[in-house]
Amino acid sequence: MRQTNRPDARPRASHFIDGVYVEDDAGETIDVIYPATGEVIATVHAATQAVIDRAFESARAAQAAWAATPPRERGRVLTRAAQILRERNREMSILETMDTGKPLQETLVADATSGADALEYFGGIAAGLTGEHIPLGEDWAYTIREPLGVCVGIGAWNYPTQIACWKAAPALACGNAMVFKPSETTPLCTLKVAEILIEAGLPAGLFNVVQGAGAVGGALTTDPRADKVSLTGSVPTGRKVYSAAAESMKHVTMELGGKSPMLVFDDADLEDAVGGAILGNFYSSGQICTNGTRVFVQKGLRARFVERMAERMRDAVIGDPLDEATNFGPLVSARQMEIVERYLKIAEDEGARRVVGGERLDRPGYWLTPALFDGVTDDMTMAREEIFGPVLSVLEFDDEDEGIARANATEFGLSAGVFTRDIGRAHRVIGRLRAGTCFINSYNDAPVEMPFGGVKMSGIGRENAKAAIEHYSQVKSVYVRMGRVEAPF
Ligand SMILES: NC(=O)C1=CN([C@@H]2O[C@H](COP(=O)(O)OP(=O)(O)OC[C@H]3O[C@@H](n4cnc5c(N)ncnc54)[C@H](O)[C@@H]3O)[C@@H](O)[C@H]2O)C=CC1
Repeated sequence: MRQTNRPDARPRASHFIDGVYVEDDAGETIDVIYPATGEVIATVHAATQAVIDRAFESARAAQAAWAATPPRERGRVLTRAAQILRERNREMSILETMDTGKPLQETLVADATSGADALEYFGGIAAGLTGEHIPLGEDWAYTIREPLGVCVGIGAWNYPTQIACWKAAPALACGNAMVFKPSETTPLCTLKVAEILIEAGLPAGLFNVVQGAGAVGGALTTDPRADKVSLTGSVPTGRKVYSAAAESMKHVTMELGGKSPMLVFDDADLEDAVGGAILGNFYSSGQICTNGTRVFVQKGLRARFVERMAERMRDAVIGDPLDEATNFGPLVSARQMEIVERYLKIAEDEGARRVVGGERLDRPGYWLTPALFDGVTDDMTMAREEIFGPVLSVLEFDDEDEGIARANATEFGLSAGVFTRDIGRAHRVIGRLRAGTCFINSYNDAPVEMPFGGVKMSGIGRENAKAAIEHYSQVKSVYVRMGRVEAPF
């Protein structure tokens, strides 16, 4: 495979605390691996308790003054950070590609740009985050929207820049500080986000980055100096974090996994439905939480859908992720590739028909070709468990009621999509699907103006849009008596 020259990805130090890079070699060493080649491109150290202490102390110290800063000024800092992030989009995207292996073609449009959108959005609404006046006859009440304090953010490895910004932007707009731990698999980009926020004028201590795996995440979650934990990760981790946070009644946002359905009706536009399923299964090599990995196709269209999908999959350009012509990259790690390969084997053992793909490429790095399976049934493992890789399952259905019932028969509820030309059916079906983030004749759009999150095991709370404000602030109610106090004695 041809290799584009890569810049030096090594960060100045592992952590970013109180406005500066911080190192503590005593922490466990974490190698950062470029998924396209398997090479170690940087090394960071997991946070020690001393580093965690510094992060919380500086966050607590900075937060009170930030909460007292006029919201308009807080918003201005975020807007400026959005601008810088956009100006550095290419540099950030190259780093994100090296961190995750995702093709530059994707990172240029879906990572730092989405992070900038979030900073811009929450920067814009910061000044409008007010309480309300409640008339009570002669008396009245009012509410004050207050920050929570210090919020912990814990990220997954698939969208490191986006996840950091989606959490930091609403947290900071509401007057909180944040201590953020990126995934140990992708520790690089969040440090750049921290640098940019400082450059934009964010006071030191309000966005601190500490590195580490589950043990550090666990320490952050249970720390009494944290008021909230927002996790993007898998359901098993979500269970642990949610219950650990409950011990001290911390606020939580849980953005977890899914096994989302896509319903393609006979009357759908075939090209759009196939395109939606490509976006919902193969973008980011299938490593997207909202992916519509159970593609239910109505009986009359199934054969043509499978045929056309297989044809279009031949156009995947698999290669050097830093080459902008590449549109399909490697999986993020050896571990993720092994997980996906295990699911591929189970799929065949259980009788699913592999139409195309799912082959390991003979080259360094973590390469699997996108896989299409037909004849998948609801009881198969591949239709029940989140694979988090480029594996599309086609399931056949007869009518609307049956399709909806089968789509809902899962413990997850992150996303759902419907493809049909019948507008009445589109809204009717979406109304009955149990999922937090839905799509009609589209898939996987995530504009920051639209609330994002799941139901059932897929999560609690919402990111983005005005909905996120509820999860990064709390309401203080104040009753005001205008007359005398009448007491019984
Ligand atoms: N709903 C959403 O917005 C998204 C959900 N995801 C989900 O994330 C998963 C893939 O990402 P991974 O990084 O493999 O998930 P993961 O659950 O293994 O790790 C997520 C983060 O949690 C940390 N962590 C692990 N154990 C912890 C513990 N006991 N306490 C605190 N933190 C802990 C990890 O270090 C990492 O930073 C998939 O299930 C995917 O569906 C991924 C992206 C978006």
